[in-house]
Amino acid sequence: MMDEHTTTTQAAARTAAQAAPPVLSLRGVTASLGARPVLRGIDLTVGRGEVVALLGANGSGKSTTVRAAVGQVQTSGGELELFGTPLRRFRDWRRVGYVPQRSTAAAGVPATVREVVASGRLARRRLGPLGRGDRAAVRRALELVGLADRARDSVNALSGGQHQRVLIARALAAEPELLVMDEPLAGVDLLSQRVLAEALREQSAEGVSVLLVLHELGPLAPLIDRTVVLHDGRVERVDGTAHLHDQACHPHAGSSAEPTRTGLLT
Ligand SMILES: Nc1ncnc2c1ncn2[C@@H]1O[C@H](COP(=O)(O)OP(=O)(O)OP(=O)(O)O)[C@@H](O)[C@H]1O
Repeated sequence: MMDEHTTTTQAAARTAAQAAPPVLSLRGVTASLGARPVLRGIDLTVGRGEVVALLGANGSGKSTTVRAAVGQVQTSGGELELFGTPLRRFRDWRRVGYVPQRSTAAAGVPATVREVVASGRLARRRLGPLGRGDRAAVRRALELVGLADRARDSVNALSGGQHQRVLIARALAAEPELLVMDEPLAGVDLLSQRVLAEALREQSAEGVSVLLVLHELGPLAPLIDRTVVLHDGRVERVDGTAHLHDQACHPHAGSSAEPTRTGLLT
């Protein structure tokens, strides 16, 4: 029979272990789309406050990985946890902000920039008038992406880059702890890229964790803690910050260098 001391020690150890589980953890995750196995055993961890970039050739499984992470693609094997909770039991979706691959969901709708961004608050609340906290979060999200002065404009009047900024602001308005973005810089003008890099830097400084699908690191390079390169549904290599300095703009340039190969990425 356990004495009181043992029980207390075990409880303390359990509490410590639970204190900071990774924000996102995939272990041996597999998934198929139709009959095609697309994820063939993905290991990936995003720690609290970390910024992780997913890289890899077209079709390597980057989008499918992040869609699995946000519960939009059903996995067929492995373990996937959000904030230490298995995906099948995870309900706290307001903690996760997801910006899908270039989407025009809001275009063509007679909505203003502010209305689209405010819809991001629906992750936290029921439909209805915005409260003071909601309004402040929407204002802050618009400021973060540099669109505060366009709040009343129709989203249809925006450029592609500005449109993407609106979609990112919509995710930020929910004040997520984990931000997942699929190719946020694709087709985005240079000014918007810089604004987004700055917005991400601020989010990261506040402790928000970020998982990004990218084709190249570009202006986001200084923010990234780790890159994970996928190949054919598996993790091919992982690089930490030191290695990144050598190849800030050429994520694939160092493939002949000594790679960090790992099964479980922690
Ligand atoms: N709905 C689908 N049904 C069947 N196969 C699919 C489906 N969606 C994607 N695939 C295939 O799954 C593989 C992985 O796709 P995924 O979009 O995850 O790759 P990716 O690395 O994000 O590529 P890209 O950089 O082109 O976006 C690709 O070969 C793709 O053709």
